[in-house]
Amino acid sequence: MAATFRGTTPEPPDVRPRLTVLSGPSGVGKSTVVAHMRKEHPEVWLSVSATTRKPRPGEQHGVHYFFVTDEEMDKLIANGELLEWAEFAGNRYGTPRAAVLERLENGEPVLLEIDLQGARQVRESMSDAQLVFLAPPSWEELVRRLTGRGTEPPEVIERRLEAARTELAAEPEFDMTLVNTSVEDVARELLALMDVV
Ligand SMILES: Nc1nc2c(ncn2[C@@H]2O[C@H](COP(=O)(O)OP(=O)(O)O)[C@@H](O)[C@H]2O)c(=O)[nH]1
Ligand SMILES: Nc1ncnc2c1ncn2[C@@H]1O[C@H](COP(=O)(O)OP(=O)(O)O)[C@@H](O)[C@H]1O
Repeated sequence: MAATFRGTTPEPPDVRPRLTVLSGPSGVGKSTVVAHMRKEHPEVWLSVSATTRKPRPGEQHGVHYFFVTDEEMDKLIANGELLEWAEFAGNRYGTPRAAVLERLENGEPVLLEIDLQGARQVRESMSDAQLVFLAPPSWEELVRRLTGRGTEPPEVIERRLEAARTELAAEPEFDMTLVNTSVEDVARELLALMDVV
């Protein structure tokens, strides 16, 4: 404790910004909510993951993801450059470690949008992280959103829905759940959880 805080002087509150993890099944609306949040609060820093998935139309390297080859992903993992990584529906995804730690050290709030396996790894390695689960209003609505997005062929949608069953069952592992009925409401609640507003 610093020498200036002696006697009955209360300890300063822990103002260290926390790492926030947003997880939830594919198609629940994670990207939509985060984009809405960052439109009004561009200061919220979202980690850009590395992935072996191929870009969707409109996705840009270094903005939405770092699109890497299998070999490049092997190297990132072997060199310990990822804070966490996981295989999801046939592709690998991982969070570059250095950028996250740098932001936290600078006192900036940090947001990770990652899958359940990644959230579990962060829980292990960074005990003060807060884990937020984004849930759909119903299973039918999740199917509607994932199908309606129109970015994946039917067999990929099937695979993602299979993963979704496991992810929905893991909801109690999270610190809190937000139900994505209204994008605006969820974005506001998430900002409050991150102490941004
Ligand atoms: N563990 C982990 N999961 C990630 C990472 N980046 C993205 N994901 C998750 O991988 C899953 C698939 O992502 P994506 O292919 O972009 O599909 P979408 O989330 O349905 O648009 C989602 O659950 C993402 O949150 C990462 O760095 N690590
Ligand atoms: N609250 C909501 N109400 C209705 N549709 C939504 C809502 N949130 C997201 N969507 C739609 O659902 C689809 C999937 O959203 P997306 O953000 O891509 O999900 P994720 O990033 O979780 O995979 C998109 O077409 C998006 O416009």
